[in-house]
Amino acid sequence: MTSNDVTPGQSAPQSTPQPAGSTPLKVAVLGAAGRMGATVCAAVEAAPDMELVARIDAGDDLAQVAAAGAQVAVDFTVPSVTEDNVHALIDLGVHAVVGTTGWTDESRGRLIAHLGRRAAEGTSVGVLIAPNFGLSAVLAMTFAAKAARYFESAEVIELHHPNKVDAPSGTATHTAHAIARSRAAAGLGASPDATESGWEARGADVDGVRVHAVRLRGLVAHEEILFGNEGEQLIIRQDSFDRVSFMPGVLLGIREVVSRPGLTVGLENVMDLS
Ligand SMILES: NC(=O)c1ccc[n+]([C@@H]2O[C@H](COP(=O)([O-])OP(=O)(O)OC[C@H]3O[C@@H](n4cnc5c(N)ncnc54)[C@H](O)[C@@H]3O)[C@@H](O)[C@H]2O)c1
Ligand SMILES: O=C(O)C1=N[C@H](C(=O)O)CCC1
Repeated sequence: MTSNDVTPGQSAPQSTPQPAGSTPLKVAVLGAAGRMGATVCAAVEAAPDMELVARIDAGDDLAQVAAAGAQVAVDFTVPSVTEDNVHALIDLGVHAVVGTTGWTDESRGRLIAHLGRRAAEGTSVGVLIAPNFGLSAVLAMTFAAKAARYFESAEVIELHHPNKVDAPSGTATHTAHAIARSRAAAGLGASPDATESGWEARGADVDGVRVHAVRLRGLVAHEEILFGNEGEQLIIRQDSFDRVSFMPGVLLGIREVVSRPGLTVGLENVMDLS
């Protein structure tokens, strides 16, 4: 799932000015009344190479997406509905960029099967699911995956606004899985831990990595990845102070998904960081 689509030397996802005479990409937003959805609507409206054609929220008919001529739909809804939304978008022949969390191995498996069935029938669309579109978060996860094999201990702390409905965050789960894969590939066992009681204070076990979730008024989205060895420590930290920080990644995903049939998981693949 790698690509070379990011220009060498380009340091961050860039907005693409619309070449004279080209047709803007038609975009629908699902969850348009939400915190992220509203921010995405504004970003799409401001992008010279895109046109916002539909704002969809709870209770709206998804057929409006196709009726409006959308080529790409962006889903920032809630974990309980995102899978059904994406299956419906595939059936409509609309590419999907998905920021909503809650995806599991099982739901991704069902999605891959659904994409395969529709592709066999001649409807080939792309789906990009990214637990975090923030450049700082994508880089933090990438650095953490690289660092993981060099440290005996690894734990993750994610910190979010208190209106968030799921825990641990999709970003922390994605990070923990990447750390676990690196540790396993390096032949590392479990992080040392002599805990005998009070396990509820030790966070969630995600693939053998302890993940701690903080919910605090004033926060937006933040993550710390802690690594330890005898006599040394590495902490990788990223902070999204404002939801606008996710927009360059979302716009990049919209531009890229149309030429990536099938499922891509993680913006790191689109940014050639994997
Ligand atoms: N990937 C990322 O970079 C990133 C960044 C921020 C948030 N998120 C995730 O995005 C999701 C949304 O976050 P938020 O803070 O915007 O939440 P929110 O609660 O502010 O917005 C969700 C919106 O979805 C709407 N909705 C519910 N069911 C729907 C349906 N069936 N069809 C259409 N709309 C529906 C709700 O009415 C609401 O307006 C969460 O899962 C969050 O974790 C991801
Ligand atoms: O605000 C949220 O909710 C966020 N959710 C994502 C996650 O669960 O990782 C990304 C950051 C913001």
